[in-house]
Amino acid sequence: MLADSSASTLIENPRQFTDSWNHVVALAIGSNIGDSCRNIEYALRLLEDPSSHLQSGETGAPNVPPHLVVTDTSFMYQSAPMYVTDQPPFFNCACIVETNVRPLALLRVLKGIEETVGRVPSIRNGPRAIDLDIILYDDSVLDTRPLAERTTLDNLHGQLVVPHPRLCEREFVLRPLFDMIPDYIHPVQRKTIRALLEFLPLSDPPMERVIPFPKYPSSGDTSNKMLSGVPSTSTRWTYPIPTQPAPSNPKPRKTHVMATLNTTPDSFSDGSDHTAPLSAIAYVESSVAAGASIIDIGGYSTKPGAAFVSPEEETSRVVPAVEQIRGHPDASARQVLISVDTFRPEVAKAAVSAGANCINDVHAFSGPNSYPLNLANENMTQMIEVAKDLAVPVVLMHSRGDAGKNKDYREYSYAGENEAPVLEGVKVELGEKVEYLVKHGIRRWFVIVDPGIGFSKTVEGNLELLRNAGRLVSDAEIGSEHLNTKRRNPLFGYPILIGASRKSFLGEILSRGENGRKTTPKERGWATAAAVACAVQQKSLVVRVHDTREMSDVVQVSGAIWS
Ligand SMILES: Nc1ncnc2c1ncn2[C@@H]1O[C@H](COP(=O)(O)OP(=O)(O)OP(=O)(O)O)[C@@H](O)[C@H]1O
Ligand SMILES: Nc1nc2c(c(=O)[nH]1)N=C(CO)CN2
Repeated sequence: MLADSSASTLIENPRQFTDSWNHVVALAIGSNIGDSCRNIEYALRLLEDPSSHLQSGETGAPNVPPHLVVTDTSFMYQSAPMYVTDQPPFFNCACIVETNVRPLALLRVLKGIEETVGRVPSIRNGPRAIDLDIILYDDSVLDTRPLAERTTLDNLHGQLVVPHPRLCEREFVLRPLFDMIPDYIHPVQRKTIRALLEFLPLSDPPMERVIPFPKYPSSGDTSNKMLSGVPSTSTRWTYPIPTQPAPSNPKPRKTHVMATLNTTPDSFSDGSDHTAPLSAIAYVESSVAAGASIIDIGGYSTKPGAAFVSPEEETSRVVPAVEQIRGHPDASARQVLISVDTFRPEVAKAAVSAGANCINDVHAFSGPNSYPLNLANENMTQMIEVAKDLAVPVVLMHSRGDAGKNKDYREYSYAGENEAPVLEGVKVELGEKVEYLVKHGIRRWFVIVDPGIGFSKTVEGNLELLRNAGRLVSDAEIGSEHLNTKRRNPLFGYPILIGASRKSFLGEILSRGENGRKTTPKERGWATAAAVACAVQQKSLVVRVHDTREMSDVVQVSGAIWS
């Protein structure tokens, strides 16, 4: 197993490698030609079907079919080309797989996939559609080269060396590994991945994280053809790696504005303002003109006590709005990113197929009835299937069923004054879902986390979350020393979305004190501005708002102050 590297052995002839059926392997993936993010997704899908690139019997025992499961993925990175610098930037990531395929057979699988995805011979370290390397294989130390030829790295062709012989000099491999297995000890160097990464000088320009958004609908223009079911890329967002020291010449940090389009007659904040198609389109046009990066379309209000809406009704509200945007005569409106705000797999599927590029789920896939949490419920399984199949980014929000209930976080009071209990509760509870999803097929690079302002939190709880939003994803450990539950923050490093716009906790604050006044949601624009400024200061990647023109201004000025 990868986690325990105490028993490394040098295996000179990996053909004899038959000791176990369940090997744990780390693979590195890179691409800098064509639609790189699509190439990477395509390679991962081929990888999970190794039989298509293997002869029978190559698993190590007769009559045992090869199997390979991707059990973890890193974030996706953009990195400056190393070695041959005169080529486009690379997209790099890594994954952990569990497999019964032996090392040399696995190398053959990877070479076959490289060819299928479109890799053609090029100069050494030159541009490529896809590159798949075996970085670690259990704790094994493998080298197929004759002893006399192990003094150089110029003779690797057709051979296998594991751990990958250039691992320790490559930030573009160590950093993705650090996302998944920071404490793995390199079986030769006897250092953790964390230590190896710390030892490396940081690349210049620094690596950045990437969120690729796929292009839907997938029919239409020829540049947008599906590649064996894998969508092409519409847009990529990049953002700085949170824990990296600021470079000497930093790029301004961008906070994306998500415009909220409710196609519900009973939404809490804008009622039925946008149920009429013309008003919805006017809102989209003005939001795009104001600089919104993404339009979030919802067809089922999440406010406490909202009327039940059937999946068919929800779909019939959302899909026409998506289609209208995608059919808009103006290119900037037609091409804007769209997320669908739903917890239902069938609605998500219909909306993305019609043109949405992202799923925004207030229940983080676990469905409206899963508090206390039941991870392997039907909603979760189906949402994973839809999101994985469509290869879309997902906003995963913390909630506890009904937004107005379950506000007690005392079980996390062990976190004490320094780590407030609501913040700790969100890390633990949302973290559990996020970890489960990433282990069950949702790529880490697609996940945006949302603390769920206004969902099952008191006013003070919401404020605690807002003012500490950055700590939600910090590298400080979670859990209690006393209860022996200390561990890495499962939300470490994820990008954040904050949705505080017009919410009732703002109204409650405005009603306090001598000059307090009652407000309707639409009268909370200035209050929202304060929360948005805080979200920017806390380095959120996205703010979900209603008043896009005004909040874009707030984002721009707070960004200039704090980025
Ligand atoms: N751990 C390993 N993973 C992948 N290939 C390996 C490994 N060890 C040795 N090789 C050999 O390296 C050769 C070159 O691989 P490839 O064409 O991917 O090179 P590259 O991408 O230019 O360099 P690198 O693999 O260092 O990123 C392959 O023929 C393969 O047999
Ligand atoms: N940044 C970056 N540089 C590279 C990469 C890569 O994946 N990323 N791969 C190479 C050959 O495998 C050569 N150089």
